[in-house]
This record gives sequence, structure tokens and C-alpha cells, in this order.
Amino acid sequence: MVVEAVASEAAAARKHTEVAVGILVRHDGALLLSTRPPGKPYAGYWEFPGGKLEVGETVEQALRRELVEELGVAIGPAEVWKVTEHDYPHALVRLHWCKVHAWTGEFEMREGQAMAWQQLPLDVSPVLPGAYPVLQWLSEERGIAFVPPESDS
Ligand SMILES: Nc1nc2c([nH]c(=O)n2[C@@H]2O[C@H](COP(=O)(O)OP(=O)(O)OP(=O)(O)O)[C@@H](O)[C@H]2O)c(=O)[nH]1
Repeated sequence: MVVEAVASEAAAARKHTEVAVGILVRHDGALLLSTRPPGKPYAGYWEFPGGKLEVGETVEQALRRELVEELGVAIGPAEVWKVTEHDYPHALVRLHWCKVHAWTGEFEMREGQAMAWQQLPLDVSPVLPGAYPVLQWLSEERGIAFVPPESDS
């Protein structure tokens, strides 16, 4: 009884970490993915660029800051397209996904990541499981099947 009460309080107290994520779409439809830097949870997994919102930031402001910090590019307009959630052992995240079609600057991997422009279906793996729902929607938009890898979900 006591243990159950403690566990449910802990679950209720678990706050969402708000994350801004950019889906950079090149003129030929390719999408930008990069690897998670060493030292972070899921290091080496492929993801869309982005990161956590800081206090007082909007999603767009956070995305703009993160893409300068990580990639050295200044993005044009970014509006939230989808919002998803994923419960990882390290965090319960709420992901605010923005499609971005315009940016300026040269790509520079400022955190030691690898980057790849990818058409769907993706050639790279593994991909963060929190990105599966958007990969599904992006694939549907293009009339392509997406099957999430079972071992990573
Ligand atoms: N950038 C990004 N994060 C994702 C994706 N999918 C996904 O589940 N996430 C999750 O969103 C969170 C992003 O946090 P982060 O650690 O990359 O953010 P950050 O750069 O601000 O980190 P730091 O400042 O703590 O080092 C992680 O828990 C990550 O697992 C994705 O496609 N891109």
C-alpha cells in the first residue's frame, strides 16, 4: 500500500521536458538527421536537430538557438507542425516538431555529431524511438510505408 502510494506520487510528479525539434527539408525533399553527441543518453542514435526549451523561451526561439549552437545555421520561419510525447527511462519528453524550409549559413557540426541528408525511407539507424511517429507521418505524406524497428521501441 505505502509502496504503491509512493510510486503513484512519483509518476504524477514526473514533469514533461519540453523539446523543440526541427525537420529541415531541403529543396529535393531530403531531411536532415544528425547523431546524438557522446555523453548524452542514446549517444550515437540518429535524431532530428533540436533540444530542450530554456525558461521563458518559445518553441521557435529554442529551435533557433539550438540550431545555431549545434549546426551553425540561422533558420527562417518555424511553426509547430505536430506535438508528440515519449517516455524514456531518463525523461518524459514532449516534442514540438517544426518543419523548416529556409536557413542561412554553412552546416558545421559544432558538437562532434555526424549529419546526413536523408530521403525516406531512411538509410541510417538506429533512430531515436521518440522520432518514430513523425517518421510515420512524413512517410504517409509521401506515400511510403514506415515500419518502426521493434527492438528499439
Ligand atoms: N533533438 C531531438 N531530440 C529528440 C528527438 N526524439 C526524441 O525523442 N528526442 C528526445 O528529446 C530530448 C532532447 O534533449 P537533448 O538532450 O537533445 O537536448 P539539449 O541539446 O537541450 O541537451 P542538454 O542541453 O541537456 O545537453 C532527449 O530526451 C531526446 O531523447 C529528435 O528527433 N531530436
